[in-house]
Amino acid sequence: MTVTATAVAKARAAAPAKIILFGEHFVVYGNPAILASINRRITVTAKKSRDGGKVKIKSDIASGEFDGSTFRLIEGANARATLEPLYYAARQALDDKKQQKGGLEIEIKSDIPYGVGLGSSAAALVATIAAVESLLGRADKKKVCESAIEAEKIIHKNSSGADCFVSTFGGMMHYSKGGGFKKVEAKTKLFLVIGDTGIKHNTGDLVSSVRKLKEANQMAFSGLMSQSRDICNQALAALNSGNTEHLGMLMNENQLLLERLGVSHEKADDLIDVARRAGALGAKITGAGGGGAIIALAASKEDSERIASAIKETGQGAFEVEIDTKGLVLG
Ligand SMILES: Nc1ncnc2c1ncn2[C@@H]1O[C@H](COP(=O)(O)OP(=O)(O)OP(=O)(O)O)[C@@H](O)[C@H]1O
Ligand SMILES: C[C@@](O)(CCO)CC(=O)[O-]
Repeated sequence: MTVTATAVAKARAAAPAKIILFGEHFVVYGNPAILASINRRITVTAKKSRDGGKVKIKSDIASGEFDGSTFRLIEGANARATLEPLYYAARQALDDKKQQKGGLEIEIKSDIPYGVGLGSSAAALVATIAAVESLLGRADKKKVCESAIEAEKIIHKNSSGADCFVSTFGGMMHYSKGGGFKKVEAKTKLFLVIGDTGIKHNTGDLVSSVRKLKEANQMAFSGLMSQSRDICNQALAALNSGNTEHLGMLMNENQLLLERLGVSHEKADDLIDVARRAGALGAKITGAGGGGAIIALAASKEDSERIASAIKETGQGAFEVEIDTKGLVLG
């Protein structure tokens, strides 16, 4: 490939997964949420290709090529639906950089289980947009985040933007749609374990089911909103004072609210139960629910190892996670 003085032949970006500690679903309607990026990432490499206008996307779950409105399958079930948001995001970045006729090759490598509430869609979008923007000039984090939120609306049109914010800016944060984000510093280290039910969800369907519930019973929903807000405020105080026992209790209370929304799942309930019996201070689903992943808080490293082992003994996946502080990383 010919490289001009200013053109970059290849650009890379990596964006992290996330956990929602408090407030998922309620955040869609303007409530606060507390969430954090974690040490699992999607890495995207973008290259210019000579095939003008074509965007080829190769990932570990699907591969295909978009040429305007046509799609050519390379491999993977449901590849078009899987890759469409990423294609849209890459096209948007090409348009923004006035390179409408440009061709791209995008390669995605992920260590984030997808469709289980760990924000794989946000991480894939943030990393794709950042890689393409870096390839064509300079990537600006604020702009990358805004474009990723727009693209995520293809996956579910009422996205709160929380996942894209935390994947871009990293760390633990208090987020609301109207108020943006504020970084949260936990006074003590949090020992966290993820348990994966292995049941993939559709975030859009779950968000719609909550909307229906809200429309059918506004009064009850506003009561749940107010309880969720209160839990978030108390959680912020518990994080600031390092009271992890209270934090765990609040996670259990948050889980009760999610059960009332109907977004938990029998298998998630079982894993939550296993985690609590193994000594978790608190446990709940994380993200959209409907199966997906659960998160458990432990008092120590020893406890988190025991909780992860107890979940694995049931035949399900489990891993300990660290909070990531970097967010989107370029290069
Ligand atoms: N490795 C990957 N390769 C390509 N696309 C991916 C990959 N991982 C995730 N995606 C994108 O993310 C979508 C899954 O998003 P979905 O919202 O269902 O799950 P999630 O982001 O893991 O969960 P949540 O939004 O609840 O945190 C896929 O359809 C695809 O568009
Ligand atoms: C369920 C939800 O609250 C979190 C999904 O990770 C949806 C959103 O915030 O857009």
